[in-house]
Amino acid sequence: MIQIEKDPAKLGEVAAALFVDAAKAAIQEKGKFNVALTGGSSPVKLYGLLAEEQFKSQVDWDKVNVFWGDERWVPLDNEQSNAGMAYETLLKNVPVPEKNIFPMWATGITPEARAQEYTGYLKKELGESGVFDLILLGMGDDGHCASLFPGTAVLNEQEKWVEGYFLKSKDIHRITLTAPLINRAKKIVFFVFGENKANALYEVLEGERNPSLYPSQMIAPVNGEVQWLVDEAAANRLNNN
Ligand SMILES: O=C1O[C@H](COP(=O)(O)O)[C@@H](O)[C@H](O)[C@H]1O
Repeated sequence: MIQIEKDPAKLGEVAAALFVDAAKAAIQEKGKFNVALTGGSSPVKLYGLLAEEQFKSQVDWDKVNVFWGDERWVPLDNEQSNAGMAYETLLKNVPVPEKNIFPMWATGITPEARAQEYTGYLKKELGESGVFDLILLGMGDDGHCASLFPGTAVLNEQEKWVEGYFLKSKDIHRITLTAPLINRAKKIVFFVFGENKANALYEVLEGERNPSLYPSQMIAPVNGEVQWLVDEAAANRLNNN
């Protein structure tokens, strides 16, 4: 399903309501809510809204486990840190216990080893099924999502849940959930804002299948659903909406 709005702020409100609903449903069903956050600029509005009373008060934060879909391998106080941004905009403003927060970056360990360690945390909290209740994803203007970048070997990964690797094109290590794990989620929400994403969005949703060039094409939940929240600028090349 795709929802297109002129104003991306409106989509922040849609996403906040959706987050609250997913949290309530999961907590009612099994007593906890496992969510993977995204980084970049797109979720900033959502995180700010979730920290506001009207949304914050509707979530039982004690029962929320916060993971990430991907991370740039930098400390949390680095301006590039996805987790750092989420702390600043959301996590430090809501009563989620620190023990329920699982940043991907850690000191004194390689990204590759950290990916294995992170898999352990996921198995403990999600069980062997590996089903997230909600995964938030942004999409870059090259069609990447999480740290699934065009032409990278991680796109071929079938077994691992989490991968750490050096992303040559950006000269930085990345750590990311793999596509098979993402696709086990109950619900996946993409945020795509801005005219610079219009071409990639068209290719992902309406172009020929070529996931090694447009990795977001790999996202197709096995038993869940994917929702696209897109502003008009990003949607301007789409025909079928
Ligand atoms: O590098 C990344 O970029 C994507 C897209 O970011 P945006 O600024 O275009 O929203 C993001 O989803 C991902 O988490 C991040 O590591």
